[in-house]
Amino acid sequence: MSLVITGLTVGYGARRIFSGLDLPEIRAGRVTALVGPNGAGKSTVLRAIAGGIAASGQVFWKENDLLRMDVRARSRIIGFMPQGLRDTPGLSVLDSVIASLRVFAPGLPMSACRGQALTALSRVGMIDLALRPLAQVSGGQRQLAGLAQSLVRDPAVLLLDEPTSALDLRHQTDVMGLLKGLAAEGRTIVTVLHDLSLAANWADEIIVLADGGVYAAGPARTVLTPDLFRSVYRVQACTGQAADGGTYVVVTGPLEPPP
Ligand SMILES: Nc1ncnc2c1ncn2[C@@H]1O[C@H](COP(=O)(O)OP(=O)(O)OP(=O)(O)O)[C@@H](O)[C@H]1O
Repeated sequence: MSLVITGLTVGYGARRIFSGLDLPEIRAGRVTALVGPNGAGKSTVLRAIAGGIAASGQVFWKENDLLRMDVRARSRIIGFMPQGLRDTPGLSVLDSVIASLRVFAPGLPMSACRGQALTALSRVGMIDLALRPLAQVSGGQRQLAGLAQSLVRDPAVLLLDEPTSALDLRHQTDVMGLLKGLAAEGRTIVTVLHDLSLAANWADEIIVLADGGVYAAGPARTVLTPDLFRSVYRVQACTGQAADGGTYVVVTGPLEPPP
């Protein structure tokens, strides 16, 4: 099973961001990291797949073209965590997760909704804060609540836009471990990441978007090269191996301007 994206054309109004983008096959059971510089179009790709923005081309999942499904049908397959959480004034953390379940499953009994929402909150380690108003949790806790909202329908495909950007080291590790576990259960996980060390240690596959296309794709050891750091990120950087086998990325400075 895989997500096969070809000829994706998407933009905002008259502004094209991608014209006929082909991505490498995104396989179920793996964590795929979507990386690239600011403005490369990572969020736009996720929005296009999730149905938050009009797009043409093909996004095949099990012989169905997601782009030809309405958002409700897509939501049965896809969980999407955008960057930043919509404001839901007055709602508790738990209510906000229930709301994101009920919007696509209005007939589901409240007791079942509560049960599923509590399960999602416990998966992200937020059960203790379930009854706290969402407006009164920290930035990182809000991000975990957003993750629970995207998990609550138990989607086969999970699209996450920088799910760890507000998290401390332990919570980053817990979330990446959770994504690994969800992938091991057969789900397809696509996550935008800026932290290339996290991508190197947790993603099975990295896709680098730059200049309107795919610059490189594959496992970290083949993708995260000094050439990539120079050409795509405009920095001097390299990777190294920690004693425990982990990979780290060190940036030593901006790319020297040409003489
Ligand atoms: N709502 C919008 N209206 C118009 N242009 C937009 C809109 N959202 C994004 N863009 C533009 O689309 C391009 C791709 O943006 P996108 O947010 O997909 O990039 P990104 O790779 O996710 O960036 P970042 O790493 O900064 O989050 C950028 O040039 C951006 O300015």
